[in-house]
Amino acid sequence: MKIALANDHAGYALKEEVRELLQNEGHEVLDFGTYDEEACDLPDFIYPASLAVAEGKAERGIFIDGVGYGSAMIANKIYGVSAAVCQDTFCAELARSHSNTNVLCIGGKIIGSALALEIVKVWMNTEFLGDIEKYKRRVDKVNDIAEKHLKKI
Ligand SMILES: O=C(CO)[C@H](O)[C@H](O)COP(=O)(O)O
Repeated sequence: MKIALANDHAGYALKEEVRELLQNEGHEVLDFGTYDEEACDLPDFIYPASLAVAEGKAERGIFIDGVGYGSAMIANKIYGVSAAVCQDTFCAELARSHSNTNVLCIGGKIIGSALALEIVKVWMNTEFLGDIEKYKRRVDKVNDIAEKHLKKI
């Protein structure tokens, strides 16, 4: 799969580990930066990476900052992006199987890298249970809200 990675200074170290994991598992990584730990502004990196997911240049995105929610706030403003913050593998599994997210947000300051890499593996390898009517119906309702309130790109 082609994966967009993006991060701020607080997510840089973990992003490097996530990139290595993804490449070792055969994925192609599009790295939108930032590329070091110098303080920066999260939207400058998450916005272009979110656009890449929305425009189909990447199938999914993994965004990493200090605690995760800032990345999710930005990503979820973009039509076609559905982002969840996950701090454990159960959340990561449901973020795919129930909610069909295409962006995973994690916080480099709040979970260790061993857990973060497990979260990435579970999220990457879990399919959406779209053949179960209640999950499809709920995701369709979320998408209907986006149709009404987010600008299509
Ligand atoms: O977690 C974050 C957003 O969700 C950011 O990484 C955090 O706000 C950065 O803060 P600072 O500039 O003080 O390092």
